[in-house]
Amino acid sequence: MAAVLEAPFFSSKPHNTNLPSKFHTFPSKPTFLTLRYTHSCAANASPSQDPHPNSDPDPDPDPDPTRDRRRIVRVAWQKLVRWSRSWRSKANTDVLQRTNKVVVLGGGSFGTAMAAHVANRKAELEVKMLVRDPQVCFKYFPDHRLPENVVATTDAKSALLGADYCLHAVPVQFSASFLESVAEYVDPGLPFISLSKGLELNTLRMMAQIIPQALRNPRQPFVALSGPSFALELMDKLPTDIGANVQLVISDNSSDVTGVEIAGALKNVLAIAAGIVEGMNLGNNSMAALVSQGCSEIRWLATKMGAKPTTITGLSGTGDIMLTCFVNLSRNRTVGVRLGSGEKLENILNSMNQVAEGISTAGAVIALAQKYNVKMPVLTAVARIIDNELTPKKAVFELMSLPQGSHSLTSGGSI
Ligand SMILES: NC(=O)C1=CN([C@@H]2O[C@H](COP(=O)(O)OP(=O)(O)OC[C@H]3O[C@@H](n4cnc5c(N)ncnc54)[C@H](O)[C@@H]3O)[C@@H](O)[C@H]2O)C=CC1
Ligand SMILES: O=C(CO)COP(=O)(O)O
Repeated sequence: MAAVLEAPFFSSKPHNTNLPSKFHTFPSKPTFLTLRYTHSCAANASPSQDPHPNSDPDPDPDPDPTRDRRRIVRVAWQKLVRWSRSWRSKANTDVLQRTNKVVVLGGGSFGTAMAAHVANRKAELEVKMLVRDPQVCFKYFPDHRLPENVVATTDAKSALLGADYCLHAVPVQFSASFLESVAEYVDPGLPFISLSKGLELNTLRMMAQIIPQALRNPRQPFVALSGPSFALELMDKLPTDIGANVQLVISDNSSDVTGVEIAGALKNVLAIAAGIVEGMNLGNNSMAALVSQGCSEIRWLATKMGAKPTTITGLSGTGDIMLTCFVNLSRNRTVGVRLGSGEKLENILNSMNQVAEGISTAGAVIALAQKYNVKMPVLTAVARIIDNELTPKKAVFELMSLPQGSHSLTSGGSI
């Protein structure tokens, strides 16, 4: 019985022969594809070629064997489109029609992009951005025009007064103090839609805890909105799919806020690891092996915390992990690339005017991993590199030397 090894592998010889590669045996040919191909051939083969002699030979073989397959694909696609349209018509609500004012907390790149996004949906909508310094909040997109109905202010009372929804886009580590400073102006029934991704370093809190506790209102309505969504692409009005998570959280009583928040927070730490591999020029095989290990670690911790595995493999997990680990628009990935190329973290941070949430969240991950007794070698290595206790080179060597299939030994395993 051939053992099939799953291995992210380009069969061409790695460009750098001394690459630490986690897998040294080539995967056997995956049999399921062969089986499916044989099966579809059997449907059209003549009896003599039929590999399944006891199946009924087709009495009148179709002169065009691909026509049947094309019809099956067409019908399947039409069913999908009908389902998607019916789901959208049900999901479509008159929320936008009933909304007159939205307040955005945080004038960073994502707060700005989301303010522009909602303002573009309805010209009459009043969109107030509560920022620290109105002069700088548009610095992130100097080449873009903001809609006329977006107004930035430092006046919390006027920003929050009469708002129907609040989009929270203040970086996690600054959120508690920011919210405490404006709490007196927040209506206890104002729904908060949190866009921030991270864990509060000293308390391990997620935004679902930070917001009600900082506002001293345990019943503050809350939604976690997370998924693959670079601010720049939102400003460029490129298709961005994070809406599904809103439906997930709003419409499903058993909404998986923990899954959405943990995935969004930890993907930033994994993106730093991916950047380190890139910065060290270790190649795509190592990148794929490391990111897949990191995906497992995020799933193990999140499910131990009560999250649904399907959330972790959805938009806010796998979707955002792929985007942030593999695309150089990511601030977290960029920090990793610079760390991997030998820069010191202090110099990197001094050169940035934006946040990389994974830097603070990494420290919280270690504490969570210990609290939930989950082994997380990749994300732990990032935390130790950020604490300057481990060099990227040493970390990668240790990670790539993990016992073969170690993930299966430690899936949710104890430390
Ligand atoms: N930029 C993006 O593409 C995306 C960002 N997010 C999340 O949005 C959240 C907000 O981050 P960004 O808009 O990217 O911010 P940013 O990195 O673009 O800008 C940093 C923001 O933090 C504020 N800030 C800095 N120091 C502060 C302090 N001591 N107290 C209060 N505010 C302070 C700055 O004024 C600025 O508004 C983060 O949690 C991020 O993970 C989520 C999806 C996409
Ligand atoms: O969360 C993001 C995209 O979904 C933004 O990632 P960075 O914070 O790494 O830029």
